[in-house]
Amino acid sequence: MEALLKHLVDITCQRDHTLLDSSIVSALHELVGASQVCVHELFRFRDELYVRPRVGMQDGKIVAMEESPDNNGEPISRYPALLAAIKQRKTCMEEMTANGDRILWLPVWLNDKVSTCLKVSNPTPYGSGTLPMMEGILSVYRNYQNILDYSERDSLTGLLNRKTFDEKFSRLLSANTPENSLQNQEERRHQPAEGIGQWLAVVDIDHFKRVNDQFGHLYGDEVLILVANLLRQSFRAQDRVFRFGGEEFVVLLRSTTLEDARKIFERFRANVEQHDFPQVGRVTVSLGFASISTESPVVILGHADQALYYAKANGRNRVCYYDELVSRGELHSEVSNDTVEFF
Ligand SMILES: Nc1nc2c(ncn2[C@@H]2O[C@H](COP(=O)(O)OP(=O)(O)OP(=O)(O)O)[C@@H](O)[C@H]2O)c(=O)[nH]1
Repeated sequence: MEALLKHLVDITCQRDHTLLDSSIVSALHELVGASQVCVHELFRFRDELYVRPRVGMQDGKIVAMEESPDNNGEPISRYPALLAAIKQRKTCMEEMTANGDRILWLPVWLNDKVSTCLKVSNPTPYGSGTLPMMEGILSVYRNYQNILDYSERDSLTGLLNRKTFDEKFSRLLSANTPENSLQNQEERRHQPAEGIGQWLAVVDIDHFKRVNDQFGHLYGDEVLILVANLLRQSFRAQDRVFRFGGEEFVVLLRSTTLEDARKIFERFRANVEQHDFPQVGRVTVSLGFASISTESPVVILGHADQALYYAKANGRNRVCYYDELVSRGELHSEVSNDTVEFF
């Protein structure tokens, strides 16, 4: 009882999704005696449901996998027991592996939707009171996750908000240091993938004030929601999309070459241009992007922002890359005063 209360206090004092996930892994590992516990994220990508680990256990330690650049997820069809649980709207599905391990899949349902699932592995059967206890702990976890979601997301578009960007970007930068990067650990074992990098883009809707002035704020809001949807559809699950404020969005693009980053951003720009916005008609966006280097967040954001302002000043509805503008002499490599306002 004392241990259970300690874990419940631990779960409900977290202020961040990763720490919340770590606390549920720790609770189930210790209270149930599970040999492995992993929190999985379920997400839709191009009309297919995918699964990827978010926080799990390695060598007895709890580790966050979310920021690992190669954690792209797998189609849910690779997990038949989990798929069956979701199709049957179950909160628990047991599976026996070939080596006799018991796996419990525990989807976390919220308003008929499931975006998180726990996988609990154990070689021995559970006692009669264990499953109800797990379900009780999961209910507390689900309610708390809901509260955290509310504080991390923008209420209009549902995208991650500016506060979350500040936290996630700092974490991504520290995960990118040579000693911490999972990708670099991999690269030490294999040959590094040539030219692979991380990219930050700032996206701004062109002449958005005119949309509000001409059609009213309700239509302006609808344009923001539709652009947010196009952003969600245009990037992969391991990329991150934020509403930065007003009609400005930020994208973190993971593990791709400069050439591909340019193509992906260009494809998004074209998706917006080709989209038919009800009543409003045609809307375009400008995008500036920069490489996520070892520089500080202020400097990286400043680079992307300078490229965005160049795009705005030179025709709009275009994608501009900071380093290229600098090498062509169109921009100077210094942090503008505008940039400093970001933090
Ligand atoms: N409807 C709506 N409008 C918003 C929201 N947040 C900011 N805006 C409006 O967005 C507009 C931004 O206008 P500007 O910064 O002048 O930029 P712009 O008209 O997009 O022009 P360029 O960026 O230079 O292409 C302002 O009219 C804001 O009132 C919002 O949540 N909803």
